[in-house]
Amino acid sequence: MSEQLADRAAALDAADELAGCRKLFALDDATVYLDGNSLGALPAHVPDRVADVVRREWGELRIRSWGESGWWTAPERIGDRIAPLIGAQAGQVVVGDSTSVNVFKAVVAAVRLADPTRTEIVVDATTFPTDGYIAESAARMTGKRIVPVDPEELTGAVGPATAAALVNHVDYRTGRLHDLPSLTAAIHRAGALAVWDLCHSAGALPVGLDEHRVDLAVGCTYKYLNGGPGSPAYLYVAERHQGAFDSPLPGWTSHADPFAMTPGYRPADGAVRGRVGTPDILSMLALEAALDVWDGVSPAAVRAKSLALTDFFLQCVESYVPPGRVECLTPREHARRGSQIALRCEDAPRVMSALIEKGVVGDLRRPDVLRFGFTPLYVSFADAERAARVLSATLH
Ligand SMILES: Cc1ncc(COP(=O)(O)O)c(C=O)c1O
Ligand SMILES: Nc1c(O)cccc1C(=O)C[C@H](N)C(=O)O
Repeated sequence: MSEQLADRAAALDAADELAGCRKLFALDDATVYLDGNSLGALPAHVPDRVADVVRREWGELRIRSWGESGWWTAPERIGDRIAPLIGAQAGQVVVGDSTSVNVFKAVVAAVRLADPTRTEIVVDATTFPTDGYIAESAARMTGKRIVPVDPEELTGAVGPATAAALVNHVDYRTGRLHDLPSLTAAIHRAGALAVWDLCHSAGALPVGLDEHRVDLAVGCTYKYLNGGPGSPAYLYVAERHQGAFDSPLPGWTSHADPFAMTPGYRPADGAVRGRVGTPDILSMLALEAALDVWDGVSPAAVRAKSLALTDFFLQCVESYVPPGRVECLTPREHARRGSQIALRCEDAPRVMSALIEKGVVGDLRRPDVLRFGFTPLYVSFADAERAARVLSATLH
């Protein structure tokens, strides 16, 4: 059986139109890296670019680099590089701050854009914790009430009291994909604003923010966008909302004339309005370089490979692993699956440590979930087969 699946993996790799992307990353064949949904791998050309930023732009040009090296405009320039990956026209995405900070900006701004008589903020009950914590604080500050709702029940839960809904596009734990077009439409029918967290979908599948008329969105860049540890996040504000977007963090770099340094705040137009303070240039320019790996790659091709990889991994797990030893938490239907496979397993902490020891790097979400992230730009079908084979050996 394992020979047949290994042959099948070789055939799938030979036919893979994205196979050539792997060499763009600093990866070694000894390791199967299935943790790109936590920290994406390093694109091989990034260290030289970062060295140039440090030595020449900072070391030699110093303060001149804000203008001459394009530092000042980096947040919107890099936002425009991310925009096509999330289905947004240029001018609506700004890069900076952490995802958590952008969740705060987006939720408070959504409440301020909504009908003020509405009293509730609906929050994905299965959310990655930071979104829930921040939304709770945003609700207290704006005098609203949090209503936690499973995204699968959201359509019936939003109504005339809903000001805004904050939903994760893909569940960080189970890999369940939530139906962004239909949920956004339901939120709009209720007269509320839709705020999406794209951390686990951007770079793994098409998002279609403009097409589906999403109001606001946030996402990190260190997972499928490979920006590096702690690389800055992004904020999308649909063009139709930009004029009324009222940031709860109106720092000086979002001012219409920041160097006037006047006491009165006057917001800039466009995506700039989502900025707060001085951009974190070293991380930001590492991210900008990392985005080069997307040149000529379409999100549709990435999605097709992601589904093929996760299908194949599940097929290998089913063939190799003794029945009943793991339970797949990730939906089988393609329409409900992101780019990871989550397996529940009784002795998950021991199993994940043993897997990492044997060169198969996934991660553990306590108490009992083994997570395997499939980054289509650098994970191969041979990797998927090997991961399942090593998992099986670890479980026996
Ligand atoms: C859905 C989601 N939102 C937010 C975050 C993290 O936010 P931050 O970038 O502020 O650490 C993560 C992962 O860390 C996440 O998975
Ligand atoms: N952002 C992380 C970090 O700084 C350290 C360790 C892990 C992370 C993560 O991204 C966790 C991730 N959001 C998750 O889905 O679990």
